[in-house]
Amino acid sequence: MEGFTPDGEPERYETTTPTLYEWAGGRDALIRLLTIFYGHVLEDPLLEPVFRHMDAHHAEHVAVWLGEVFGGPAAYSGEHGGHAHMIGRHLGRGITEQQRRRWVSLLLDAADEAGLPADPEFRAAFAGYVEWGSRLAVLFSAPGAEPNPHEPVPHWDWTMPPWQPPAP
Ligand code: HEM
Repeated sequence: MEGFTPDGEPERYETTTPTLYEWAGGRDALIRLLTIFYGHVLEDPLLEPVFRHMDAHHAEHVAVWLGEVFGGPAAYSGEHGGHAHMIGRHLGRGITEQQRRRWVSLLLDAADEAGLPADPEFRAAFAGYVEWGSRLAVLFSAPGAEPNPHEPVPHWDWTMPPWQPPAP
C-alpha cells in the first residue's frame, strides 16, 4: 500500500486488510443480525406472508451464507448445499420489487440494531451486496427463471477498503 510521509514523500507500507466477515464481527455478529432481522420480517405486513413458514434455522443459514460471501468459512458450500440450494429456495416465489425494497430496508435497519460497524466503508460494501443479492433473488424467483445452479457462492469485498494506520 502506498502513503505519504509527513514531508509529502511517497512511502510504501504493508497492511493486512481484514475480510468483511472479520470486520463485521464474525459468526456471532451475523447470527445476531439475522435473528433481529427475521424477527422484524415476521412483524411486517408485506413480508410476513412470504416468510410465515420459514425453516426454524433460516436466520442461522442465511448468516452462514453471508459469512461465506464476506470471506468467512466456506460453510454454506460445505454443509448447506451451496449456491444451488440457495437458488432453489427462491425459485417460483415471485418476489416483488416492493417486497425486495422492504427486505433491504429492514436488513439495513437491523445492522444498526445489531451494532454492526457503522463506518462508511463497511456499510457501503454491506449495502452494495444486499442491493445486488436481493435483485438477483427477484430474478431467480420470477416465473420461468432458470438460474445457473453450478455457480459458486459469490465472494464480496470492500469497495473502498477501511483506512488503517501503517504498521510501525
Ligand atoms: C441478498 C439477498 C438475499 C440473500 C443473500 C438470501 C439468502 C437466502 C438463503 C441462503 C436462503 C436459504 C436458507 C437455507 O439454506 O435454509 C434463502 C431462502 C429464502 N429466501 Fe432469501 N435471500 C435474499 C433475498 C431474499 C428476498 C429479497 C426475499 C423475499 C422478499 C427472500 C426470500 C426467501 C425465502 C422465502 C426463503 C425460504 C425460507 C424458508 O422457507 O426457509 N430472499 N435466502
